[in-house]
Amino acid sequence: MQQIRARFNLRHPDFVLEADLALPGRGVSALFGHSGSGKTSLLRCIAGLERAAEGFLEVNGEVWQDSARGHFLPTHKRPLGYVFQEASLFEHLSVRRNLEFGQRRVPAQDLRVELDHAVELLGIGHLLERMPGYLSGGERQRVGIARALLTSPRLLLMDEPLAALDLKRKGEILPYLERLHDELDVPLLYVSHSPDEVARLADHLVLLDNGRVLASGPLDQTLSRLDLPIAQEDEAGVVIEGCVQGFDPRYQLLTLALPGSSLSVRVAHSPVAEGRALRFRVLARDVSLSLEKQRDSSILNLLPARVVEEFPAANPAHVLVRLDVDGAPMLARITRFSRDQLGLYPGQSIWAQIKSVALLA
Ligand SMILES: Nc1ncnc2c1ncn2[C@@H]1O[C@H](COP(=O)(O)OP(=O)(O)OP(=O)(O)O)[C@@H](O)[C@H]1O
Repeated sequence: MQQIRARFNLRHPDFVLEADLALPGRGVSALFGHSGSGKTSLLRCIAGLERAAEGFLEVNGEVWQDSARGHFLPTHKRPLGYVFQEASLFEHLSVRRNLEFGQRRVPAQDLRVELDHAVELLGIGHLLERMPGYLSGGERQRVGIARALLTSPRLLLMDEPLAALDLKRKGEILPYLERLHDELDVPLLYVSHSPDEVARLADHLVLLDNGRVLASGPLDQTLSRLDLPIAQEDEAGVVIEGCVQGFDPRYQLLTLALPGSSLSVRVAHSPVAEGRALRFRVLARDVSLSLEKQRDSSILNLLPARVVEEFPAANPAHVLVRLDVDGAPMLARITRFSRDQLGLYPGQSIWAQIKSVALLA
């Protein structure tokens, strides 16, 4: 089975990491948590840079570490690519030579990624003859990622690869990361502080807190849990993968079908090819509820939903409500006053009014 099993017990003088994770063996798993929660420590354990007293790591059927059997594959023997906040390129070598250097380390029979493919995936064809000193921060990162890919890794680790970039550069590089997600068969563990990056890239979400795993599960399910601290954040909300159903040129509106549902949402956007999967994000604070379908409202998206449960919000004036929208989970943050006015109860049929849908593309 395609899976990553990672179990570590790492002790530092003032910090203990205790993690026991089963992650999907493909796609992007995001490690998310506050500063000091242990994200980098976990990544370092996986890379073998940190040797946990007790540790077990299996990547898609290959055991890289098993302390119970005294087995520990050193970092240089682990087929992984590690991308840090800032790419450390060889400054005296051109971009092309930097990339070839990554590739040379791999025995011919293990080569899985061609130079041309990596160059094309990261859009760095025009930079090949440049020296690293003449690259922007975003270009450097793309070269660093391509170099990591060219080592033909069976696992990619990225530790806040966009953290050192400004917003504009982040926006430039995210589409390339999305392409990796769509086109590469290498599982990626992605450390990030940014809910936006997680929403765009992750399939699976691991929440770390003080060295412990608070939650680990598919992105949509984990984001819609009300018992986790992320539900209390101002940016709390769900990510849904919709399928483009049509485009209305008159109103410039794109229609996206909810997964496995006859329901859809409309969003102001330029045309996108029918059938394409697109993620969108709906924040809890942008969803309000009503008993009747409001016909005299400017709100574009009114969807029939069922109340699943409610949970107190950190702000005592509010409650969080989890909804089921024909199979898709959604959150609403409403006032307790409105909750009482509506007389909400689990199982109730209700209308969700979505004030804003953010396309993540
Ligand atoms: N070699 C070490 N010796 C002692 N303590 C350490 C060591 N490495 C990390 N720590 C401590 O472990 C804790 C977790 O650090 P870690 O870097 O894993 O967190 P993080 O979630 O990645 O944080 P950030 O988001 O700020 O990078 C911190 O309190 C840190 O001080």
